[in-house]
Amino acid sequence: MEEVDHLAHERNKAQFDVEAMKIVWAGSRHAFEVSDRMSRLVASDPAFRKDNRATLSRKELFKNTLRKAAYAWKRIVELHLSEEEASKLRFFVDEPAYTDLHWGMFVPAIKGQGTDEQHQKWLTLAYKMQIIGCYAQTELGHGSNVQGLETTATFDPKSDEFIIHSPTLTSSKWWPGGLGKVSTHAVIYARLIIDGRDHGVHGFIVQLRSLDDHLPLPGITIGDIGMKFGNGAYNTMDNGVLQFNHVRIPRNQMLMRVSQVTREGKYVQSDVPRQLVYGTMVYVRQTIVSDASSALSRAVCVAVRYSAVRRQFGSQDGGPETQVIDYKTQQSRLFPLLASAYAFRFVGEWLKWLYMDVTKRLQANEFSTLPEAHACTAGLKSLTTTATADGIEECRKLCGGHGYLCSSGLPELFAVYVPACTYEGDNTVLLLQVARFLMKTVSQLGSGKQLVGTTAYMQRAEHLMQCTSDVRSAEDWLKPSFILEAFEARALRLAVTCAKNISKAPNPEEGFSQLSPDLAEAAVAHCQLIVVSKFIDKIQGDIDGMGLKEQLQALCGIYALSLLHKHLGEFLSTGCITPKQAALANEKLRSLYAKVRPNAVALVDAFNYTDHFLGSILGRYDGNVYPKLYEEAWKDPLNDSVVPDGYHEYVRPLLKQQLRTAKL
Ligand SMILES: CCC/C=C/C(=O)SCCNC(=O)CCNC(=O)[C@H](O)C(C)(C)COP(=O)([O-])OP(=O)([O-])OC[C@H]1O[C@@H](n2cnc3c(N)ncnc32)[C@H](O)[C@@H]1OP(=O)([O-])[O-]
Ligand SMILES: Cc1cc2nc3c(=O)[nH]c(=O)nc-3n(C[C@H](O)[C@H](O)[C@H](O)COP(=O)(O)OP(=O)(O)OC[C@H]3O[C@@H](n4cnc5c(N)ncnc54)[C@H](O)[C@@H]3O)c2cc1C
Repeated sequence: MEEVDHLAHERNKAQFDVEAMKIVWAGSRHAFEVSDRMSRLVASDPAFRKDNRATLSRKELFKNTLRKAAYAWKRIVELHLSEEEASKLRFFVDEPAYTDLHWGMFVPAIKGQGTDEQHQKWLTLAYKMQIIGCYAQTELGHGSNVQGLETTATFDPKSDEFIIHSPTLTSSKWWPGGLGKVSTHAVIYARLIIDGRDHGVHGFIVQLRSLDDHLPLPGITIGDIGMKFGNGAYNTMDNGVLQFNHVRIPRNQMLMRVSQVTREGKYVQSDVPRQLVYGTMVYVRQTIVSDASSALSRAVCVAVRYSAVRRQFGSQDGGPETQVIDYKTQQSRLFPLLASAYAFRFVGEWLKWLYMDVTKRLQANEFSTLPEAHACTAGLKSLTTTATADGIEECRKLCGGHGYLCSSGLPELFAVYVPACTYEGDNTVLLLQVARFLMKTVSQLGSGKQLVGTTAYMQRAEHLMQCTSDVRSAEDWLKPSFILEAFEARALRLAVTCAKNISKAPNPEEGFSQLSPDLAEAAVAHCQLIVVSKFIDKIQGDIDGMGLKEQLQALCGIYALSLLHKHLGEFLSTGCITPKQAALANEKLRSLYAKVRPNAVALVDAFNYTDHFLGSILGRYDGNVYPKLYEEAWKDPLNDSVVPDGYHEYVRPLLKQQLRTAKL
């Protein structure tokens, strides 16, 4: 039977080259080709089916994940996939699994903090999956405060070993993914104790389970921490608990790139900064920013397509009702999210570059850009995950009642995504890290120190502290220089106000603590400026393809001006813009929504998501929503029988009783 494209009329309206936009979204033709090939490979293989996750019990769900992960590895080996291809394949399998932590944290922790010898031994095993590892930092009592971890690694000079121990209940490792049921090894973070002296938190490679029968090694207690938020969702992951009872490991299993312990028990600090112990978190936070654009774009793709299919009210002379995407309120909620998905994609690309740049410099023992890399990864991780989690939930509401069905794909996406606001650093804790960096930078203003990177704008403090915007027409708000000046002035003024208020406190720490809500807002303003400026940089670079620049300019305008509208209080109270200019920004925003409207479906098609990956009936490429929703409902296990299990025990007696009462 010929397939009908119910969204064809929308696709025909597009004013740009969708195929060219797919390349821009992917980052390069090569990245597009890899991604396209891997997504089709997964979508066409029934072994990667995922539509039944919400109805499986935890045990069935988990076993199914183990099967998929093993099968994915088999395919990776059979097809000789490169690291890039393998990682894309896992991405499209779209199921949190122990492999995420093995490849995403265990391997990077050894790479970043291990010596060449340690690489040789451990990475060789890990690359072949002859050992499976996780990243065990967080404890029951402490997650955010890494310095507060309690697990100890005491050096025993007699045996040349460390003794790993959990001295208290609160020192139990708690949360690490892959730990609960699968990992054979872990990178453990513990306090290094030598001769009674505490040298702070360091990383150690510890074997947890036997490679023969998978039983925990002597002295190790280990298990899963239990069901998490949402059916299916993140419950495919075995987040675990782990206690050590004086477990011995050889000295050479301490990760020794940053500091070493000699055979004699001497602690030696290399000339690399101690903060490199936190390096894996910097790496992962950077990847989380790109992941945010993937998760948000996925939700937006569903909401845009469905908003074009769904009709409510407005029928004229018995004609069709209005597509809900044509309601201005729908556009004002949906299009800023569409724009954010693109914005996060481009800032993610830039952050990847920044991370690679800092890594190269570190290898050459050049550490000056590390604080900025930390501030950018922490701040952008916080900003993009908060916006994405909120955005997925907004997309669910944008789909009305049907968005609440698991078959819309949105409830599961939200449940899987929302812990990103907590893991790899609670989002507020991370904003306060950015705020510390900003306060340091503000304190250097006027000292003659050249400010570079994302704080370079502060160099123009004299101008930015007193300028008022020159915007005179709605059209002016499309000029990058006006947008940038407004965002720079707002960010700087918020930061400087915080610094002034801190200086009035009895001491800086007390001031920082009192001002922390304002500091978090200043950090958000700085991070939003980074996203806006990287979007502008992207558009000003080489972009080929019919109509692409116009669409991206419109989206960039929507991203910036919708933020301006949302945070209007800050822009007005800091005096960066006037109420009249705010009204002009709103006028421009409305016209940008109208510009994006005919292109909306094509702009989400450019994400190139298969129906398998989207996992949403509402977001189907062909827009054939109603027959498929109807069909799907009948597949629910509750519909296996006409009369439900439990009727005879619990419903019939009630009805009979009512019959008796009625007779009376
Ligand atoms: C798929 C999901 C998997 C999930 C996995 C996980 O969740 S894994 C678990 C994830 N867990 C978390 O994410 C836990 C979150 N918590 C943390 O990361 C830390 O405890 C902290 C950063 C909050 C505080 O750190 P602290 O107590 O050391 O105190 P402090 O603030 O005074 O900083 C001292 C100095 O270090 C600097 N600096 C700090 N971090 C970095 C860095 N990464 N790089 C470079 N530098 C960094 C900082 O700027 C400061 O520099 P200054 O001013 O002296 O020049
Ligand atoms: C799904 C999931 C997977 C995870 N995977 C791993 C893993 O693989 N490995 C691993 O080691 N860990 C993992 N974690 C743990 C995770 O990294 C921590 O939960 C996270 O760092 C937050 O720490 P916390 O739980 O201690 O939060 P808390 O610090 O207890 O936060 C509670 C509240 O206190 C606030 N707060 C805390 N400190 C401050 C402060 N200084 N100023 C102001 N407010 C503050 C926070 O904002 C938050 O509102 C995972 C967590 C989850 C949810």
